[in-house]
Amino acid sequence: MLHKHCSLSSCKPISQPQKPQRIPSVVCKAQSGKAKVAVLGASGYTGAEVVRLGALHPNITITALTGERQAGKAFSDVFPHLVTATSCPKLIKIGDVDFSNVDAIFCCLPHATTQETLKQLPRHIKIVDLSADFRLKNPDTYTEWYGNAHAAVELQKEAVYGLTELNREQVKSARLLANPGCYPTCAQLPLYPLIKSKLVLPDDIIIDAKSGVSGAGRAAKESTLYCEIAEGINSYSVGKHRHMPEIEQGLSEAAGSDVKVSFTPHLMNLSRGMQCTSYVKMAPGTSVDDLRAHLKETYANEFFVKVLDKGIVPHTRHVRGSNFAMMNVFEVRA
Ligand SMILES: NC(=O)C1=CN([C@@H]2O[C@H](COP(=O)(O)OP(=O)(O)OC[C@H]3O[C@@H](n4cnc5c(N)ncnc54)[C@H](OP(=O)(O)O)[C@@H]3O)[C@@H](O)[C@H]2O)C=CC1
Ligand SMILES: CC(=O)N[C@@H](CCC(=O)OP(=O)(O)O)C(=O)O
Repeated sequence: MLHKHCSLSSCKPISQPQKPQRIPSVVCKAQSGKAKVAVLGASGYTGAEVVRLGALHPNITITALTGERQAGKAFSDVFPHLVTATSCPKLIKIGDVDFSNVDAIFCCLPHATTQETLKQLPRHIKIVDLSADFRLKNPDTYTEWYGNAHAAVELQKEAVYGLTELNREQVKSARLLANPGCYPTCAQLPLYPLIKSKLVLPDDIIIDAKSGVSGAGRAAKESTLYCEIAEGINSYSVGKHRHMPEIEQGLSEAAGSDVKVSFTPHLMNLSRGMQCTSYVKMAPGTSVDDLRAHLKETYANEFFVKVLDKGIVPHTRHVRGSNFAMMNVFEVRA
């Protein structure tokens, strides 16, 4: 059978730091009055973004910020562009945080560091984890892709995948939220509803995604030095990027059957932003207008997701510095 092909173009901002960091209701309503929030890893890119949003949030008081190398410094000395966050406490080590005075934490630590840290926390604390440690539901899949046995399997079982627009009810009641990866967010926002509604076929999906450099975090690495990145673009982790099983986990849930994708990430000469073009086969009898209409209906009440009008191409500069994700659908082969 000959299927029509279409491409789904989506973009979202990522760090310096960035990722759609809404403050979930699970945290905002943790207590009557303001929730007392600690940000672990506040001296990194995602941590800084959480502080930027949290410091202005009416339902949050930031009671602790942690850093490792930067511990002891004022937050505004580490991120001078956030100098207005004057009420923020200075950065301390995780071991010095008084967790009895904390209702919720945003955990912005490197992968694996997170598991050891979170399993020691008191149970009254609600957690939004930005690392990849609790996203994969199957511990064997985690080990296969991350190379180590999971150190907090019990916590992994209770974690809820925090792609809010697709999982809002579970997010509301979660104690531990696993925030999705950057590429899985960009890929799943358009693909999940279309696969679930059977408007596109769940096979032969190609996801071609491009990321800004801040997605790699603030710590120095040879691969993100200026001379390695400037004036060029490169694919990386081809056929073996750890976000592949995360995307497949979500899309398989949408399809109700095992979905495999071809996914290639690229590193761009951008500090922040992400662009993702996914190629899918449309179900017989559907048109790109049907797909766009379905996405518009799905996200009609979602403030941070914009489904663009026919013909308009999303661009990273349209979402830069914001929480928005934009998308559109185009027919690429009849
Ligand atoms: N960058 C992005 O766009 C996204 C990143 N993520 C994930 O979020 C997490 C944080 O990423 P990102 O902000 O980019 O990372 P960064 O490297 O920018 O920041 C890491 C933070 O963790 C602290 N830290 C590092 N090692 C330790 C340790 N052994 N013990 C305690 N604290 C430590 C660092 O402190 P210090 O600098 O003071 O040493 C810093 O505050 C990662 O798991 C990442 O994969 C998720 C979505 C998007
Ligand atoms: C450019 C770059 O290096 N990107 C990171 C993904 C960053 C991200 O948001 O995902 P995690 O939360 O899973 O780290 C990578 O490819 O590993």
